[in-house]
Amino acid sequence: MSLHRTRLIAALDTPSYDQASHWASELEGRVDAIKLGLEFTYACGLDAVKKLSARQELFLDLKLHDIPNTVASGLKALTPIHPALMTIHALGGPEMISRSRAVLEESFREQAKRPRLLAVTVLTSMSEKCLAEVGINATPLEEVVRLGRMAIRAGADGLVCSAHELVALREALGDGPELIVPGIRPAGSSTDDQKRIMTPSQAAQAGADWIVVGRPITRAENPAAAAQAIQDELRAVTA
Ligand SMILES: O=c1ccn([C@@H]2O[C@H](COP(=O)(O)O)[C@@H](O)[C@H]2O)c(=O)[nH]1
Repeated sequence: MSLHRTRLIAALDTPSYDQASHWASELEGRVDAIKLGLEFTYACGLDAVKKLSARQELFLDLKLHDIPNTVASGLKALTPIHPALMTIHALGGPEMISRSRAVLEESFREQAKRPRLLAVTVLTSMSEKCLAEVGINATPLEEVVRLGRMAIRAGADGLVCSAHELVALREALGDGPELIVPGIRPAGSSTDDQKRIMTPSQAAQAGADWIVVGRPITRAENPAAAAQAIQDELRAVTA
């Protein structure tokens, strides 16, 4: 039994403002936050991101990855949107991460209002074979823990990882870092392009702070019911 409540983020991946807005309204009160990423932001623009997130907590998942100055300046330009959570790639290295953290701290006098900086470790769509294909000869678990240690030391508030790495990350880093987990598939749903997956209840039991669920909600016949079923599954773990 666990007292930790795992919260649910719905990934609204679509190029259509109307579609995302419809999902956001349907899911209001059923999810704990919405995630907008590359597809929505490139198609609809930052004003649309701000408008859509006016009523719900926002995870802005743009996974910035560039030289430290460019990433820090990019994050600064995004601060008027005021997301709760923002992502950069851990592979950008410690200077990129520490400068990103510094720019967020400078931009928000009240630290409680500062967006939390998340470092993406190894994408949940990557397997050990895929890591080898990009020249990384380690298991996803080894690589996530290695990148996770570096990213938290450099100033990230939390990490994006798969549910398979949660226990090892908690052992390595303690309870401090916020752990955000995509690659979630309710039992029986299509895996799509995800490789390192778990069900909502398995991820909650392993200690996820947040799970991110996209297609199993947005492609469901009834997205609100799909989100509610996931919340019920999460609540059963903490009951
Ligand atoms: O490692 C990562 C990092 C981010 N994501 C994002 O989460 C959602 C997952 O969507 P599903 O439809 O539930 O697969 C998506 O927006 C990704 O960009 C991830 O999957 N893995």
